[in-house]
Amino acid sequence: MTVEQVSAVRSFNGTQYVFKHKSESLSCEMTFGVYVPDHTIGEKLPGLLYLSGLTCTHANVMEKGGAQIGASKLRLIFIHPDTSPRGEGVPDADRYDLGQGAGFYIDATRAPWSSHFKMRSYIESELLATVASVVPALDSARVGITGHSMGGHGALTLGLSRPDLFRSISAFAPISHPTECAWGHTLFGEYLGDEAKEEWKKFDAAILLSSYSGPARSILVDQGTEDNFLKQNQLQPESLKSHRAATVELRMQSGYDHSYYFIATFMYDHIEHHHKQLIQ
Ligand SMILES: N[C@@H](CCC(=O)N[C@@H](CSC=O)C(=O)NCC(=O)O)C(=O)O
Repeated sequence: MTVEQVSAVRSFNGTQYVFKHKSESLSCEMTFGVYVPDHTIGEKLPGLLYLSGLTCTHANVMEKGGAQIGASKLRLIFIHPDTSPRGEGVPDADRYDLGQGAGFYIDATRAPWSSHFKMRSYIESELLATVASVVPALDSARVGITGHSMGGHGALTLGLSRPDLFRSISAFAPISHPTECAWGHTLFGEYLGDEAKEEWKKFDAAILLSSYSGPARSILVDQGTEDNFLKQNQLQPESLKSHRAATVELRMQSGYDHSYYFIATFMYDHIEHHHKQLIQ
């Protein structure tokens, strides 16, 4: 596995790295960022994987999310990959919510997307091992997952379906019930097919919650009340109901929109939420 360091910058008594590598799952070069608090040789730290939303690269949260200060204070490695395969030969569309920048954290089964769009496999099988190869301080047995919007959908669905990989879950303004919103219809229709509606349900957080029977999970969700996508019915956070072992704390944050100003405001709370569960 060859992983190339693109940059390393000091930040809050730690280092903000960017790396790139050739992804086998996605058949293209991928970039990811990792913030690593200072630590002693041999020390192991928990990790928090942040999945970004539509149009984002690894850089949006790195530059605007304000995660470094909290990750440094609570000594947690913050991992933030790109949102889709990219580059020449990777299919794309003339709209921001499909194709490059819109991987939706699922594995596409339909052409032309199925040649590269395997973001679920990338996150589940490739990313954490790749990060651990260059950041040996990462304790892969203690990793939480969070994300924003499309990435909030990714965090909830991956966290609920792979409790063996992710020990804590949270989300910022997630797409909570994609089988019932316009973004979900477009993306599932293109990547999985309109005829595969049973398959869609495996990637819908509201549906996964209603049948969750894994280890106990206490999930934090923040949602701004002035979020345009909330008003367009794309997010539907009220569909996230606590069920058996999974409890959801939904905090409606008055006056906040969908932007990184909202995310940065509540980033520390989310890092603290994961830290509490990952140090147990
Ligand atoms: N450009 C689009 C809006 C795209 C957008 O708002 N993307 C959000 C995530 S939305 C759900 O996944 C985002 O995080 N943008 C990056 C940022 O830095 O703000 C439009 O024209 O509406």
